[in-house]
Amino acid sequence: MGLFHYFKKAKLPFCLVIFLTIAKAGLLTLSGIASANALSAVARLNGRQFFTWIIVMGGANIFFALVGYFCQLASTYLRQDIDTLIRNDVARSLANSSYSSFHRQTTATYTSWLTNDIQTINEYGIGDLLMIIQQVSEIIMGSITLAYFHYSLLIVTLLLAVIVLLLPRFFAKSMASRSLALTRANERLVNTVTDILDGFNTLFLVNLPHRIITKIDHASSDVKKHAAAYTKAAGKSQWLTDLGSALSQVLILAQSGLLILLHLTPIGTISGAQYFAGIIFAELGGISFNWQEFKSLKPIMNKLQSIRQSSQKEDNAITAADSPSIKLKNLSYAYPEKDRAVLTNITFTFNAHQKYVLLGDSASGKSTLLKLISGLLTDYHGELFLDRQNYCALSDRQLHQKIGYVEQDPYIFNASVKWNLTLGQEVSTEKLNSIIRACGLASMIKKLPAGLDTVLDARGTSLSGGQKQKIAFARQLLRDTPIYLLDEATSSLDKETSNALEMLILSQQNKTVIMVTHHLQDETARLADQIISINELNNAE
Ligand SMILES: Nc1ncnc2c1ncn2[C@@H]1O[C@H](COP(=O)(O)OP(=O)(O)OP(=O)(O)O)[C@@H](O)[C@H]1O
Repeated sequence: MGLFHYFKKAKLPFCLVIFLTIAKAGLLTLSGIASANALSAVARLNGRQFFTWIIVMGGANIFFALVGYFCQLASTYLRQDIDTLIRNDVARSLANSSYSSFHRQTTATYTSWLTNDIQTINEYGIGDLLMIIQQVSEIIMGSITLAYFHYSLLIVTLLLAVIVLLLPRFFAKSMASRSLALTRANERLVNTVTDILDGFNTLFLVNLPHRIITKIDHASSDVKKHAAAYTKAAGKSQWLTDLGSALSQVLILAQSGLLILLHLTPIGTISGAQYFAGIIFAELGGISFNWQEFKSLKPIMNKLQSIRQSSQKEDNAITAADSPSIKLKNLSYAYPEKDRAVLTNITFTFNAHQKYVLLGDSASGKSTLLKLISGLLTDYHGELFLDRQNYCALSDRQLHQKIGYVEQDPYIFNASVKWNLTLGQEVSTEKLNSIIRACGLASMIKKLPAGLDTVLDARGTSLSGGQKQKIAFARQLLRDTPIYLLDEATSSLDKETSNALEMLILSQQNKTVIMVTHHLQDETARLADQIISINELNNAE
């Protein structure tokens, strides 16, 4: 799907811009004809005709300026509409992408797509296409007017036009590849800036904050190098077409002089031919360059659409039981960039309503197992079942209706406490308050300036690790899925609070819980139906 798809979607502003652009070209042509006719009238010493054409010319110029203003306004609306449509499509693709396809790129890369790339599309894509429409209108009207002066002028103009249009083709490939290289460099810059600024605290504490300057300088030089490479290719293309169009104008002027000397056209032709040949060849040069620039955006459009190819599965008619079991059959997993499998040949059933504690050394694969069960990682070997339903037949949405996952380091959004708890879902005040109390969040919220409506910083920088974990726990309790996966979900809390939260979940009869912990407390152990070691699972045949 190219940029034209978006022009079709923004039909109304697009048609308005085309109409105003053609009107502008018409007024410009009228002004040129009036000027040529005024010259011919003055050569014939006909004062009445001369002043009539001067008034026509003045009127055409006034309307040209007025229509130009409205055209500018309409094209701004059109550009913004198209930017919004493209952003909406990228956001939609991201929202529909699977965990692994989303994580193929960093969030900084997506930021670059949604900002830098859309700006490039706006500048080179929309801007160029609008220019091309203007140029085509002016060329068509200019050519008709040249034919009105003398048909031979049109024939020569058409021949020269073909040559001028073909010239930039020599640079088409290098412009496209360099434009893509430039957007990649912009992505690297955004990634570097995000990464180094996120690491400010670490660098500050080791007296190395100047690393920020060197890293950003390095990434900036990279962008500069690619911007220069693109401009070089674009500049060469522009130079060649400018040269072609300037020489063509000289030829047309010479031809019209010859026609006047042979008494084939009136004297005004010299001004008309100069004026219209100037417009036609300047615009032709512009068209071929703008067209190449417009085409060089194709790789960027393809890149923005690449997320779509890995969209998730549709929901199907299958429904699992209210409290399903989870079966692992010969399950193995290796991260794509690693040779050794983290999990090998695991066969195990987590029964409904049972409480499991999963233990194991650091890096033994506990989190990986939870990510597989929660459907985050999908490129595994073996089989996973929710009740009798194979995971392959279930959509992510269906899976997440049954399975809730609380991470060790949960994400806090730059939104109100309430939004962070409910994630924008409707929840009764009664339920919300009871979960806030159960998770020990009431006193923290009471101290905040606007209570539940207090806006938290992105990533929860103003919260302690424990407070973030309490919010994540409450978030999950509000979702209330039949299966809970807890990945060291209370590791930052004091013993008493951690114990209270674990009890809250483990004491619920109708919940299936798989809990990963490094600090198994006696109370938790007592409520667990089974304590499993990941090493035992891994070695099972
Ligand atoms: N996204 C990833 N890409 C590549 N390798 C990964 C990724 N995540 C984890 N690993 C690797 O997989 C192995 C298991 O990691 P995992 O996080 O599952 O261990 P864990 O048992 O949960 O560890 P811990 O108790 O320290 O949290 C580790 O060797 C780790 O380096």
